[in-house]
Amino acid sequence: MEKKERDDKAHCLVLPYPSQGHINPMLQFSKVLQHKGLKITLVTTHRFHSTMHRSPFTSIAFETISDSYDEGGILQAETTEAYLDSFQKVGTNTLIELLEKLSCSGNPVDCIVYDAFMPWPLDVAKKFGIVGTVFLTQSCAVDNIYYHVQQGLLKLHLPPDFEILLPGLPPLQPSDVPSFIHAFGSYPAFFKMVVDDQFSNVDKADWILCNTFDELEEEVVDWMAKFWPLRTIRPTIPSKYLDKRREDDTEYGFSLFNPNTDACMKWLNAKPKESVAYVSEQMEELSRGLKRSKSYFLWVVREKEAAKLPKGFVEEASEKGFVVSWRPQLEVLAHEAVGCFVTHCGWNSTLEALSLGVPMVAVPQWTNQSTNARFIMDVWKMGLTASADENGIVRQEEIARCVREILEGDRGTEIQMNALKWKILATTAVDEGVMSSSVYFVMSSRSIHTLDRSGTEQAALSSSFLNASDEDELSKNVCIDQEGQKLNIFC
Ligand SMILES: O=c1ccn([C@@H]2O[C@H](COP(=O)(O)OP(=O)(O)O[C@H]3O[C@H](CO)[C@@H](O)[C@H](O)[C@H]3O)[C@@H](O)[C@H]2O)c(=O)[nH]1
Repeated sequence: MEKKERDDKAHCLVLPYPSQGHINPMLQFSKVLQHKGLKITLVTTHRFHSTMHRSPFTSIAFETISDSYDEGGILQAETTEAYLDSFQKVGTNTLIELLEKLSCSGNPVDCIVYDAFMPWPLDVAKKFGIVGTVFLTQSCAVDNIYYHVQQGLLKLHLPPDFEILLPGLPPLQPSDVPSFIHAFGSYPAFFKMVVDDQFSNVDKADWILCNTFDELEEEVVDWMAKFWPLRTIRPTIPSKYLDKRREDDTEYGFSLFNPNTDACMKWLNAKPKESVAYVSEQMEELSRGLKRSKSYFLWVVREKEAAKLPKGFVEEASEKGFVVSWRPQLEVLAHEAVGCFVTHCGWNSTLEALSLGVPMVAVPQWTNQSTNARFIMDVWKMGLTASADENGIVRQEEIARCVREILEGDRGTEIQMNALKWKILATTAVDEGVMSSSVYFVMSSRSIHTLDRSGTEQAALSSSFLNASDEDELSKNVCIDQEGQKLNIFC
């Protein structure tokens, strides 16, 4: 094939592991890189690409490689091990073919940003002499735990009351660490992926990016940055929900399921402020717990899980609850009627709730979720963990208690104040420049407006607040509520 001239923009391939929770942050990060002038191509598997719903607003270029299960993806594979092995072999070959094709068509690649769950693209990057950057999709705390296990510095099979002391982290119990560690042996393929493989060649990567922001995990980020070329990438949330600086950045843009119609937003619009629990997990006790809490609830239940709901539940609960199979989550979390988020504590959901200031009821299931839950409740103080009983089941009474406590109880007020703090910190983390030059004021506990010092943004709303504040207050990052009261968040 004849080689074409290349254009002058650096070209970066971004390779997420093919699942929604990995595509979302890496696609969002791709948009940031593109906005900064890089040429981006997002690469996913044939199967994943053919089943995704792509927003017409997504301007990122897509290419595909093969995991050899082009019809059914991981569900077609006999075992998770078989899938991961095949993805490594066939993925490597098809990635090489893709790099050659792009080079011949005048789009040579300068850098590969690859998901740490699949470490093999680094070998391909080295073979082609291009920059290899690993993207850690989970929290820095969780990465630190896995890294210590991989290095043999944290033992498996610890007694339940053992105190785990790791640099940069608060003391942890064995039940706080990811299930692949505390229930070692139950998920061998995933253990290999997140412990052995994820860190197998990390020392050879040119850069290590972590899907977190400094303020959220300061100590552990500082510690890991001492021996790794580590950078945090700030919250990967579309601009519409944080700094509102980019009008075209309103959604992630690539989703596995077809979003439900607007019936869900219509339902939310008719509910009072902060009265609804938004739920993204599914199980019988949860359904009874929600009913028992007597709160409004909006519940995402996947079609394949709907059969697990108690018979007649949807009809019986229809006065208080609304059940949908998929909905762009950010849109729901940003709605003023939503007062708390009952979540399985996936890292993206956790970051989204933190960034949008929505208190959480943590109901962790497996993998990294128990660690995220521990941080949500005890470190960021942004929610409550619904505790499991001696059989490991989170009972309906406990779920109802947590939902009520957050929506109506005294601790709910304290948690909401912390939620507000995290929303502001996430917004400021998106753009370093904002922090020193802006003042934030709060129209309600969920709606924060950013002004520059001249008050030009939101001018009509701003003048009274700016008048009420002296120059000293402006120079700190004060937060002022609707009555002009300082909330002392940054002072
Ligand atoms: O109805 C829905 C449900 C989810 N989402 C989005 O889908 C993503 C889900 O990601 P996450 O919260 O991380 O959950 P999982 O998809 O379950 O993520 C898996 O991958 C994550 C990253 O490795 C881990 O942190 C989780 O534990 C693991 O379950 C988020 O961006 C949500 O906004 C929607 O838009 N609509």
